[in-house]
Amino acid sequence: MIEVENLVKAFGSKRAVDGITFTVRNGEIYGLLGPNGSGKSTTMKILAGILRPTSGKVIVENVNVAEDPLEVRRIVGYVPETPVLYESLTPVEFFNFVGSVREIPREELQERVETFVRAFGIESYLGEMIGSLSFGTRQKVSLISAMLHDPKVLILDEAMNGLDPKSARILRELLLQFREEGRSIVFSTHVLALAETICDRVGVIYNGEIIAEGTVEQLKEFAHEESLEDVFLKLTESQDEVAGIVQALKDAL
Ligand SMILES: Nc1ncnc2c1ncn2[C@@H]1O[C@H](COP(=O)(O)OP(=O)(O)OP(=O)(O)O)[C@@H](O)[C@H]1O
Repeated sequence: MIEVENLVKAFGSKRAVDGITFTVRNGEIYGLLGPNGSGKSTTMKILAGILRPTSGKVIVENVNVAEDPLEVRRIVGYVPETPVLYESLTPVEFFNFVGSVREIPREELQERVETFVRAFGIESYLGEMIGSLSFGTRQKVSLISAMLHDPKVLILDEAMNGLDPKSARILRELLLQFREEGRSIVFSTHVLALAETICDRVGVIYNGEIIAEGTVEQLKEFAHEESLEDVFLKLTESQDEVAGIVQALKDAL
């Protein structure tokens, strides 16, 4: 379970996250949706114990991230928006490195690596240097490395980025299984159709604040819109702007 209360993160005078409150229950996939620069990645880095909050409270599985970020990093599997990998290691070397840092018993590590490598179909890349891999394959390496220590909580920042349809389906099934097992998952995406199918609840973040929260159905009802995309555009005040831009394009082309 994740509890976020009045969380603020300031970079100088800029409040990237401006007092947000939400909870992610056990066995729940919570979608964090918002336009570029709205504060999603900043929030997720704080939940993962990577960035310190300026103020507010974040509790991950009963651990306060400000008090014990190292313990939070043990509990959480975090997939950053841009994979942070060692270019000159092979995936196998990288998984072994992650395994030793995370103190995963050797046999367990090997078993989990084999399972995920097979699931994402990257067997033939295991001996290549990470720096030479395609964007999607690097994303798979990043995903696998985040799941090796059997985390109770998953923080996935644009995790479907670069995945082909088969791998995206595999990841989706994995997440549904994790949910079934009672884990908490925070999931950011710009693909609203995906959020619509996978998230139990979503929070719409705009200028560092959560401006709406609920199930997709509740949000549609609240905004009197038919699709999550229309809800999103309405809430982020982009609907009229998009219509204007489309008209201008039509006139110009
Ligand atoms: N290290 C930093 N120093 C200064 N400003 C930052 C830093 N990290 C993020 N910001 C700013 O905080 C705001 C929120 O950024 P964040 O990366 O959280 O947005 P996001 O919702 O994840 O965006 P995107 O959808 O484009 O990934 C932006 O204005 C960004 O420029």
